[in-house]
Amino acid sequence: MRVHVADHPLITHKLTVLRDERTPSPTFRSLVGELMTLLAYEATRNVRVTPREIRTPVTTTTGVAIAEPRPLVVPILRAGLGMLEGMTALVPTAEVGFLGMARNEVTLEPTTYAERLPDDLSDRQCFVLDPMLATGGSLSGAMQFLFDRGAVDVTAICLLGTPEGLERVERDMEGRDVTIVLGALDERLNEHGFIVPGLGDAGDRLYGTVGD
Ligand SMILES: O=P(O)(O)OC[C@H]1O[C@H](OP(=O)(O)OP(=O)(O)O)[C@H](O)[C@@H]1O
Ligand SMILES: O=c1cc[nH]c(=O)[nH]1
Ligand SMILES: [Mg+2]
Repeated sequence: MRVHVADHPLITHKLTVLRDERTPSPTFRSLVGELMTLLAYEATRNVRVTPREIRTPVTTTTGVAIAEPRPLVVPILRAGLGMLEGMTALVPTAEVGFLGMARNEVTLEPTTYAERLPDDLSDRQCFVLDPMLATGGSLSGAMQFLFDRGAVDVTAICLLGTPEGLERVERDMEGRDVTIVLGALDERLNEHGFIVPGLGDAGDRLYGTVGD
């Protein structure tokens, strides 16, 4: 498993505003979009491309086009939805599938309550979007879902992660081609399964509603 933790002052600055409990939902939403575009740039470094011949006004040359089958972007509802626009702005030809997952806040186990994905993901590059990698249960479950349908490699883009969550995903996804791109690696999980220092409940802060 490859892990890339962003190291850029703009990302850290935007994350700082996001973490601030006084930041209201509209600002939170637009910051998530901006952060996503910056992280997507890193996460798509290995997106598959094919050569493409074109004619410029001066000559002919060979460039690249995003390869078929097109990448599949999968936001994990709810909170991952806030990251979708930032990703599709960068890869407009990507297809989008949806997974709805909710973590039981007592057992910390995720359940899948919605799924809208192609049945066959053979040979697909998949990008999972979820702002929070806490225990890692939700991300592991989402990745397993995609590999079960034939995905070849899965890249997750998360704003915040924990050492505990990374360990869990690494253990669960052993032998799989997995990359995780994080905006920041936080200190730890607290006794309620929340990321410390974190930003609280990402879904609630994005949408201003209670998710459970
Ligand atoms: O790593 P884990 O311990 O599994 O926790 C992370 C999950 O928790 C949050 O979603 P939540 O279940 O709160 O759903 P929501 O997006 O609807 O708020 C978050 O968006 C992740 O999906
Ligand atoms: O800190 C956390 C952990 C899980 N889900 C969140 O939204 N925040
Ligand atoms: Mg939530």
